[in-house]
Amino acid sequence: MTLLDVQNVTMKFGELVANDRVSFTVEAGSIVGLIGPNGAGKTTLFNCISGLYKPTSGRIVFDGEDITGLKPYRIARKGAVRTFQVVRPLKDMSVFDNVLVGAFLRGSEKREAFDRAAECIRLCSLESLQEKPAGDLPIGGKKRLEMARALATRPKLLMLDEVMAGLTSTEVKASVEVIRRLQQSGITMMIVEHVMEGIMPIADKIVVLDGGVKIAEDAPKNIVHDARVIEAYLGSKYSKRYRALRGDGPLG
Ligand SMILES: Nc1ncnc2c1ncn2[C@@H]1O[C@H](COP(=O)(O)OP(=O)(O)OP(=O)(O)O)[C@@H](O)[C@H]1O
Repeated sequence: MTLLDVQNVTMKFGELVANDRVSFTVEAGSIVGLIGPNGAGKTTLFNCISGLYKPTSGRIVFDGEDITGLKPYRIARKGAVRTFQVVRPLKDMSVFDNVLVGAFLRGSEKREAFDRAAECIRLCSLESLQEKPAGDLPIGGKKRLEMARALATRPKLLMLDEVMAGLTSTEVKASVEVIRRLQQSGITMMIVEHVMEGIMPIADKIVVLDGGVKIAEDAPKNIVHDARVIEAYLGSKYSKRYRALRGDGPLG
């Protein structure tokens, strides 16, 4: 079943075309990676889907409903929720309370919200950090907290914006683990990411943007062989390394 259907979305800022007739679908239960060079239009597309921007033209259908141009809070209530590149937790509040805020946003009863927060803390491997003030977390913990807060609102589609940027390779592995766990719990995800070692092993499909245009849409094992994607973004070094390491399988 298709959960998200992006149809010919164009987003212009004056003369600049940040997204140029972009179309793709996200199947329920899958993980779709959105990659491409800086300025390719990935965040703009997330902003269009989550309602921060109203696309200049095109349609976005989520869970069978046209959500094009709806306000972000209405889209979030329908179950499409995003995280931000710049993490902004409530710094003086504990990690647990930060997640609890997310759970209450969904209008849960007190008991239900506490249970939900505890479940999200567990899913995001934050148990040992839950009493700490959010501002004291290392960057990897902050990124997982951002995921837990979004998760607490019970999304159907979770859009993760660069949750692996700036992490050590151990932290990347921890995030990959968390994302796999979320998928097993039934959450569909769209992930904007520059860390290929993080996204390639877990994505069912990769969509590649370059200069606002979708230049490829395929399984990771095919994307790494795509000459256009190698030229625009991956580089031959990564592609060769990938093939040397795993042949046709994903890295990781
Ligand atoms: N609010 C805005 N007003 C004007 N131009 C914008 C705005 N937001 C984005 N842009 C422009 O749109 C283009 C796409 O930017 P966007 O941030 O979507 O790219 P990106 O693929 O997410 O890049 P990165 O990987 O660096 O985060 C860029 O040229 C950017 O300068």
